[in-house]
Amino acid sequence: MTDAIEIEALRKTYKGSKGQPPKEALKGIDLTIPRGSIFGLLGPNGAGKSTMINILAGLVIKSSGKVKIWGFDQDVNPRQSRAAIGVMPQELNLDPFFTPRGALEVQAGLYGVPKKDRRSDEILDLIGLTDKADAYARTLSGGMRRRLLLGKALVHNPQILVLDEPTAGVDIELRQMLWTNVRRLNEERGMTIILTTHYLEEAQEMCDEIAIINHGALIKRDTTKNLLDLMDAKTLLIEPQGAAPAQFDLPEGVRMERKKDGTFVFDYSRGKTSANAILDAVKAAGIVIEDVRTMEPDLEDVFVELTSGK
Ligand SMILES: Nc1ncnc2c1ncn2[C@@H]1O[C@H](COP(=O)(O)OP(=O)(O)OP(=O)(O)O)[C@@H](O)[C@H]1O
Repeated sequence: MTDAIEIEALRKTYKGSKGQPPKEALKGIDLTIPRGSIFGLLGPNGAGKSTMINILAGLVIKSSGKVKIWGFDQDVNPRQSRAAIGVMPQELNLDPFFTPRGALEVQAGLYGVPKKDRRSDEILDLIGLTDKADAYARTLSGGMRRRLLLGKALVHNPQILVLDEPTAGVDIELRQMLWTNVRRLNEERGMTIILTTHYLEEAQEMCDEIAIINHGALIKRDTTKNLLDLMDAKTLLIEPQGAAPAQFDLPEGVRMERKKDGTFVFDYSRGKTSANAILDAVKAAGIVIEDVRTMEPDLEDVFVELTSGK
């Protein structure tokens, strides 16, 4: 089965305006996103996330590279590739004079959905706006407007739903509602979900797989589980007093390295062994311990480490 999204050597350079130099927002990204997944695109502000999804949505023209959406090459089948994707944008760009029902109908029209195939009532129900179907958008709360944006992204029944920073500035209740809806769309309709966020927690909670981008480059792409396993990784540093043997028995799964200054560096998994077990092994080898330090990265640290200095 082909992937939902196939991106190859994707580059985008924005022209510099008012004497500014050109801005290289994407520097050759290769990425595939499997069908049926909930995929997180993680990165700090300015990393290039919006540029990437705007290219997917056909709103920004790429400088070079290849983009296939649901198997359709954007350059060869622009209409089909656009029809396969729906985007819930970051900004609340709603026409204040439309009602939710009106906004959904107009959007469906823009996507060429014939009247008989429109599902406005179903969508209004899904986003919890049936009661407000005929109220002007300007009378809707911020949360309701966000839900309407989600509804608009769904009018053409896309296979892929993209959510750009869906919970930025959103209260807990709305966040929960959004996630419930998104999970339902994924589980019941098999919709592929892509979300951008700079909250690790959010990506952790929602996504099967995560790609981390920074300064326009892909830093890491892995299953959420593997990234969390990285969190499980711990490091213990032991400085020996005097001479110490180069090799000795260690608990299973512990990796040992020796720094130039003689410090032992033990990498181990918290789930499998403990610092005490390593200390015992060190003592059993006859080593006198001068100093002990531990390092415990959480995903935030992993992220900072991966994205710093690149
Ligand atoms: N239209 C534009 N013209 C020039 N530069 C742009 C334009 N749009 C974005 N950029 C620049 O490209 C880089 C990537 O921006 P992008 O919006 O894709 O990042 P992002 O990861 O989505 O960040 P955010 O989370 O703030 O939306 C930034 O340095 C940004 O200033």
